[in-house]
Amino acid sequence: MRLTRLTLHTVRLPLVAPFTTSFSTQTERTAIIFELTAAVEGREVTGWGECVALNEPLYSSEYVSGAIDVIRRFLMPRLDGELTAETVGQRLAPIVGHRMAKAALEMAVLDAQLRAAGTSFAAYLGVTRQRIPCGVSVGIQDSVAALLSAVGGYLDAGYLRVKLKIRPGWDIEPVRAVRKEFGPIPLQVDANAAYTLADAAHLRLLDEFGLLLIEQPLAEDDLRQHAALSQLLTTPMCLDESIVSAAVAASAISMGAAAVINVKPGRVGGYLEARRIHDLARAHGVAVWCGGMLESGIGRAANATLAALPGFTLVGDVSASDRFYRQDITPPIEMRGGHIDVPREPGLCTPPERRLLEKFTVETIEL
Ligand SMILES: CC(=O)N[C@@H](Cc1ccc2ccccc2c1)C(=O)O
Ligand SMILES: [Mg+2]
Repeated sequence: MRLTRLTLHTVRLPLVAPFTTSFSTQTERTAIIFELTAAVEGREVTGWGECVALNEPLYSSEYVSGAIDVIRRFLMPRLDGELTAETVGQRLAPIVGHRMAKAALEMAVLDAQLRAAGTSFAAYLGVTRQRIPCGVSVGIQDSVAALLSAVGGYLDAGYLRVKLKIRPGWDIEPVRAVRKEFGPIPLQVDANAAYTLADAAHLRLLDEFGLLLIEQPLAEDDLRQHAALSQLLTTPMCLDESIVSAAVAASAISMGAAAVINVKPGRVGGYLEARRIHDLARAHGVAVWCGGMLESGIGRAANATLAALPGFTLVGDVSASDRFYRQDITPPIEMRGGHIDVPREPGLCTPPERRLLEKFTVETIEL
């Protein structure tokens, strides 16, 4: 196919409640929605993608306006002429980093390619599961009582696994309280890199709670320290921010820095790299699960399909749309019986509704 036009819609979606992690409190999600127009054998097709970079470089070094700049100046110019989704990564490889921007471009090309072929992402990946189990990520709350109320609400809604955000000063006590209140529910924690190896003795206190895993306790660029820490804990070590490619995943696995990997297509440069990480981990007997970046229904639908691959044996953070949004730009993705159906329509997602896309768009750029 040949790309003919790319429209970047910057959308701002209000969150149903403030979402506090060790790195920020967010009350809305700014994201870039990619609307790609391409020519396939003389026909015009549309592809949708979503860049998961935050408004500020707080989760990783990428951020919305930086992604728009690198796409305009350095990535789009490399996507001229005939190309396929499977060759986008190679075309963009000379540009260092900017994985979330690259991922969104590859995603839009893949969506256009699948729509043109009338193929679902599920068929393209060869997933056989019809639905995926849903976990929920629970932010840091103002009090333990508020946390217990939030967790109770999510359990009542049917979520099958609870993940608690932690940071120094909000870790042992909230986990103990959730264990005391809800018993042996599937439970894990995510520190978003808030600790150092000097906190090892403190983090060992988490071992008494029988957690499924501890996610990214240390800095994203330190595999060695995670390997050292994993020797000191019985709780399995899971990495998120650190795993930016299949190559880094291979290093993390071989160093014993990750017993489990949180796979996020945006963080690793796209859904095709995410599949490569899935395949690598599976070959090593390392479990993966699908993380979340508060995606709109575009990324959320694609993640639901990715999470149906056989190596995604742990419940992920693919929650229903209403976990974060009262209204989405696509029809809401709903959870029934703790599960989300794997989409079977052509493409990666249900396209956004034009009036909702316009309602939440704060900036439109034509490239
Ligand atoms: C579901 C979950 O916990 N996601 C990330 C953290 C994260 C990711 C992207 C975000 C975008 C806007 C506001 C907060 C965000 C938090 C994580 O697993 O570490
Ligand atoms: Mg995480």
